[in-house]
Amino acid sequence: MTQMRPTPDQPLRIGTRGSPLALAQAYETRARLMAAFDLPEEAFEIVVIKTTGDNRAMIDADRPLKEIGNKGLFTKEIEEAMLAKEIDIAVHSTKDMPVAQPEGLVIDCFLPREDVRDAFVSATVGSIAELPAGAVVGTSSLRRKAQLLQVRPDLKVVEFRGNVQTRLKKLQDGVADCTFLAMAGLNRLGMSDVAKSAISPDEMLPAVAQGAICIERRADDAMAGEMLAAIHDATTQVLMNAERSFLAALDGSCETPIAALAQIDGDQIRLRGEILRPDGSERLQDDRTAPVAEAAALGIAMAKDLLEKAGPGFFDFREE
Ligand SMILES: NCc1[nH]cc(CCC(=O)O)c1CC(=O)O
Repeated sequence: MTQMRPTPDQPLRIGTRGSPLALAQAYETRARLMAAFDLPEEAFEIVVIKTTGDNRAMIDADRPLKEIGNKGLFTKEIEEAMLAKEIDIAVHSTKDMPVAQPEGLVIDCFLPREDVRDAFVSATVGSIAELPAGAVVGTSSLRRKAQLLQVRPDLKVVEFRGNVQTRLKKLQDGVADCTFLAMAGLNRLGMSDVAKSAISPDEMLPAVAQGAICIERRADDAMAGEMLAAIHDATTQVLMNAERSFLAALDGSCETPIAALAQIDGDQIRLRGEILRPDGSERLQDDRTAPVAEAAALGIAMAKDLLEKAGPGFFDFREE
């Protein structure tokens, strides 16, 4: 079998968004591929693609993303470029990805998962418990908002969008008393010291797929498929099977507060999941274990039971 590999003349083109975190994730992917195939950096080309999400974010920085669109907003242009063969692979935060891919594209490569926890970030206090009554929290995550209001209905939540750097600047400017970021993103940016504390999943269950990088490719691109197989992490795949099937069965978009975390223990997989009313007034939780081979079925069964408990209208916004 002839092993086709990229060369400086015909590099493997890696598509990514242009934020510092997206670039860090693209560089990590490139480094893993270089190491796995003993290739020079020049055998890869990083192609930065501007997405609808990025453009709208600039035009309309204060409008909640949930009003503009949902998952897919940051990936459409990247996927179009891949189908047009302008790029070969695309590096994504799995957390931001729809569960199903467009015709002709597949996600069958996950990198080893980073820290799954949320970070508490504040200039003035050290943890959620220390926040004074009525403190202002900056977040645009419906999940984090609902989880916080569930335990601290006194808190005031303000919209906090943009990349990690933008949000930290807002915090510095005193727009909010604290914010929350994924530990994984801070670690990948070499900025973990920004976190005042990492929040236990018992206190704040992370988003589905938090901390996991996935790599998308054309389904018929054998060379990309072969190369990505060499850096794929099968354990992370199993975790994603459980969490993402849970999300899919809940029909989760960015518009619904959903959290889930799978963990493997020997040949068993434990899945914790929760759904919340957007105003945090109600939270439904589940926690169960199954054989690793049944990861996807576990997620689907949990979603079904939680939806049944929730009844219709659970995710609807209430007048405040
Ligand atoms: N929605 C934005 C987003 N998508 C992925 C990450 C962090 C990295 C990850 O969770 O893998 C972030 C920022 C954040 O939540 O702080």
